Amino acid sequence: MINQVYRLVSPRQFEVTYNDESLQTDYVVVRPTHLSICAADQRYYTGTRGKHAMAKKLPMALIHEGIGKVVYDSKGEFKTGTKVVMVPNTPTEEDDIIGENYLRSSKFRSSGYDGFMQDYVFLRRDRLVQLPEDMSPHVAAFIELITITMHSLIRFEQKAHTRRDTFGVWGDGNLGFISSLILKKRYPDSKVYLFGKTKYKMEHFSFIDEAYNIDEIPDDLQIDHAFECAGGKGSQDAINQIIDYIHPEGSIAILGVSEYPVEINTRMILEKGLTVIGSSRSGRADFVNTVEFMKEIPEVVEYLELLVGSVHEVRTIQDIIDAFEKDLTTSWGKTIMEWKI
Ligand SMILES: NC(=O)C1=CN([C@@H]2O[C@H](COP(=O)(O)OP(=O)(O)OC[C@H]3O[C@@H](n4cnc5c(N)ncnc54)[C@H](OP(=O)(O)O)[C@@H]3O)[C@@H](O)[C@H]2O)C=CC1
Ligand SMILES: O=C(CO)[C@H](O)[C@H](O)COP(=O)(O)O
Ligand SMILES: [Zn+2]
Repeated sequence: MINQVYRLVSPRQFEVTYNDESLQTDYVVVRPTHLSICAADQRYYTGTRGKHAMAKKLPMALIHEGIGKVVYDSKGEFKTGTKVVMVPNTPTEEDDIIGENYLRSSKFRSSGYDGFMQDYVFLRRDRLVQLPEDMSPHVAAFIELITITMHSLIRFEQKAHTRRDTFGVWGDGNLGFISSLILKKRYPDSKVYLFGKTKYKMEHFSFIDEAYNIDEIPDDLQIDHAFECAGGKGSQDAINQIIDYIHPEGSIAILGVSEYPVEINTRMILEKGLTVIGSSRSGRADFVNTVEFMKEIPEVVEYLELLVGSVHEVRTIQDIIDAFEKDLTTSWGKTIMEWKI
């Protein structure tokens, strides 16, 4: 069959390509229904990802956050119409120590490999996780971003010391919201403090213990561990502020992606004996855990509804451009595309 793939060919320019795909394979065919734009997609769309990466990775279909419905499974394991979340990472080997999302051989969609902006996505059967029928599709569309926090928490739990009285989350955007929400749900007896820049954004975080503007943090405040969810230019200030306010021997989970190397206060990392945990992307197990977590605590899904920023019906390439442009001018929440192209 011929599949239409909507690829970014240069900043702000998409083109359709036609791929001939066979149905006589073990792949499960999924029709995407709801896609969500990640900051990483925006770096490609706007061309801020850096010349080298743009030249190496384009043309490429964007989007690695999305859900869909199964339209064909040659083995019949997935019934037609089953709602699924798609796992963007595709490992090509197994390793006893290194996680699938850290293996350099893995293929990650919308980072060098075609993402979900296609009429149909052909996925290995272990790259799908079934969703409950009644889960909000607008929230489910960004499950991949929720798996990022779940994955970083698992790494944190393996590596950090066990005093968890106070957590600090830096970043008053999407990932900061998800991380502070999940921290509060997983550690209800711990204090979760948010450190952000904008009052109206911080007002969305009703479930946390305290929100601080990064320019007005009390001198005597201390935290046991921190999650950096700022990214970009802000990650340097955020990481250095964390180093200032964290107790000795605390752990800092770094999640924010920066296009340029950032300067951090290594002297104090040494003096305080801090553990810095880098965390990127996620794997199948994180998707399974995240879907289970959302099923067990429906209140989490209700809070996450607050992150649905704008919803766009996409029927044409111009609609895709409109959604990406709108996302750039929206200061709060995720941009969801109802995929009807
Ligand atoms: N590790 C991973 O696998 C993943 C990483 N990411 C990355 O995480 C980062 C955040 O993504 P997302 O939440 O969607 O982006 P957002 O833009 O929604 O959130 C970032 C927030 O941090 C705020 N901020 C900037 N500087 C600081 C600071 N010094 N202290 C506290 N807050 C600050 C920003 O404010 P303002 O806008 O006003 O500057 C913004 O509100 C991005 O770099 C993204 O690429 C995303 C997905 C997966
Ligand atoms: O968003 C992400 C995962 O959800 C990652 O940050 C993203 O995959 C990084 O990739 P790239 O190198 O292409 O920016
Ligand atoms: Zn992403």
